Amino acid sequence: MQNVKLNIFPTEDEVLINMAAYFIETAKKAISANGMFNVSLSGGSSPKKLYEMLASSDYKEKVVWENVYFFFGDERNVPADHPDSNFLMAKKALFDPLQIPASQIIPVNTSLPPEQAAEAYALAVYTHFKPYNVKFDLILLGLGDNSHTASLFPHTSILEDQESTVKAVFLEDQQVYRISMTAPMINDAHHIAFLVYGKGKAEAVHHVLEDDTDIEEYPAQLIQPEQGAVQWFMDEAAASLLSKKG
Ligand SMILES: O=C1O[C@H](COP(=O)(O)O)[C@@H](O)[C@H](O)[C@H]1O
Repeated sequence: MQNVKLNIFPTEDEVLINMAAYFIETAKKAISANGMFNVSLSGGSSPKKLYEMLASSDYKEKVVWENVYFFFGDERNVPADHPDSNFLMAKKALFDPLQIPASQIIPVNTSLPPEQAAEAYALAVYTHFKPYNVKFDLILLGLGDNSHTASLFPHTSILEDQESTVKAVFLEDQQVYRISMTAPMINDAHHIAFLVYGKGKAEAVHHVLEDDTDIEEYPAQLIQPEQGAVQWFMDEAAASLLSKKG
């Protein structure tokens, strides 16, 4: 893949420390340039430790949180208090400890049917950025062991979507919906960063970064902005099957 910057560290802790530093630096630059930092969070299990680190006493003074607006790259179609909710994970790890007011958090409204929730989220994003172009300062992403990112899952119709910004995705194997930003929306961000650690991710990392392009099998290959490099923060375990590490 082109336009990729690999940041590989020996341990998970070092990945998290360096990812936190990148988050803080990106936030500072955005706030000093535009007075605000618009960040889209990833879900799943990997980012929880990053959010807890950012909210910890050693880190929390490093960002002017009053100027940060939080979005979600994807959400599971469950109530906001469900254990699978990406919002709930971020709330517990980041928003509650930092006492972020609701006015700075833009969650997906999963009380709506999935297609309506996607439309409503696209509108909420547009309304926030209006009258400017929708352009996130930072989109955080994870990587599933089946090479999905956000909820761009293998062999789903969202992969071909060039028109929408947010879409409902039906996962046949799990018989559930998710709501996700599309690849064009993600690729438009100023900065994009993957956080990936653990041996269990090594095959997916190898497929996405070094295999021939096969979007249907390895959807994270869709993340290729026209400008700038995609930052990959990984530990050596996740990067262990890469032939080139620089
Ligand atoms: O389902 C999801 O999975 C990916 C990867 O999560 P991880 O727990 O394997 O790190 C995540 O990026 C996405 O936001 C989430 O909804």
